[in-house]
Amino acid sequence: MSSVRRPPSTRARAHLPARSSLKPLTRRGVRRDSSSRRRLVSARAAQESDEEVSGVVGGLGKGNANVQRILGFRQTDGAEAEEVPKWQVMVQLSKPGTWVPVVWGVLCGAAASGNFHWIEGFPRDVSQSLACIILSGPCLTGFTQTINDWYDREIDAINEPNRPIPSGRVTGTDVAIQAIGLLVLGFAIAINLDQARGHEFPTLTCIAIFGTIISYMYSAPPFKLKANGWQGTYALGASYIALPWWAGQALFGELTLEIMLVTLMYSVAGLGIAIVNDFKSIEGDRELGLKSLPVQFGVDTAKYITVGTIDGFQLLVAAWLFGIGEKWYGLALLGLIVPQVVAQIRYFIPDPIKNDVKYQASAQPFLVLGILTTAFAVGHNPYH
Ligand SMILES: C/C(=C\COP(=O)(O)OP(=O)(O)O)CCC[C@H](C)CCC[C@H](C)CCCC(C)C
Repeated sequence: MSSVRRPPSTRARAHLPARSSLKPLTRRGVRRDSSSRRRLVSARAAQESDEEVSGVVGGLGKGNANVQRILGFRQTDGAEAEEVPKWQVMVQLSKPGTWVPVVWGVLCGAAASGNFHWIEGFPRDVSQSLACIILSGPCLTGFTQTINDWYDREIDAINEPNRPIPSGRVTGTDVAIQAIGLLVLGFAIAINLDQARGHEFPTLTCIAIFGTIISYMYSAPPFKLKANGWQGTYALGASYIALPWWAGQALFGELTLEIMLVTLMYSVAGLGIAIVNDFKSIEGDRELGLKSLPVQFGVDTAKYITVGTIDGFQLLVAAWLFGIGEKWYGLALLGLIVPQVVAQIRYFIPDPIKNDVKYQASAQPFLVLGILTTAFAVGHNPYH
């Protein structure tokens, strides 16, 4: 089975798209990301990553490989670049694979509103939630990914020349048309949804504006949040967990400050998940002066900080559920934390460098279900 570069598909199973993991390694096992996420991955880690994915990707047929490319989980090989139609390259640029967690977030928010009705609200509620999904996924996440690749184009030209922009298949004009088009469509949907729901205050439009500003600040100078490990990771976690939830909840119900804080708390658990991906690249991060948590504290301390963040903030949310009287949902959330702790004990704590992907694959589905459980609890609670 041929060894392949570690494509982003290693994280395809993950709820939160790890930002640096979306960049594949170069042949030499060197992954140099723009700004902060430049990292040299040790030869051993690179080889292990290759082995991890060779089983997943190596057996895929051409059709599946194409789907992976269009979803943004796999980069185009030099030879096939000529053959890929332009529309596919443009879709690839917007990385549809990264829309999934955002869609999930919107659904959680709709559930949390307690005001989404499949039957009585049909077809209005379903079509409005679909519109909100299009706003959050293809439009705003597509916009985010498109501009992110634009601002990464110089470093990508060195390390991943086959990406749509550095390969020359997508021009600056194409990027501008796609980014502006997605933004305009997104805002049109947000404004229409606010009007359709009779919102006195245009909550959805404000969330869309806020999301757009964060998207820009994440990728573009002078802010370039991604250049700062902590800020970038939290911005990513919060944007993928909290913002879509806010959108779904604001669409159908009321978004209170308390709910905003709870979802931001969940985002800290999301930050912990993102840190898991930093263990494999300690040597490179250290060499390039990047202060990831494992670099700052060493593997042993960092792994306990990571699990403490992931478990601690979920436990806080469970405690809050008990506090608002949703004890069954609180118990369900506790039940979903248990397999995550088991995966930490079995895989992550013994060897966070070797077992990061295995840990994410075993634990993340439970974290994601926990978010939905919390959403149902909020929807069920008469005071929220
Ligand atoms: C561009 C993002 C990740 C890519 O990061 P990285 O450059 O490290 O990886 P690549 O190598 O693959 O390029 C995601 C950035 C997310 C951003 C902080 C904000 C997202 C905004 C929301 C999607 C907007 C949702 C609004 C909605 C709910 C109304």
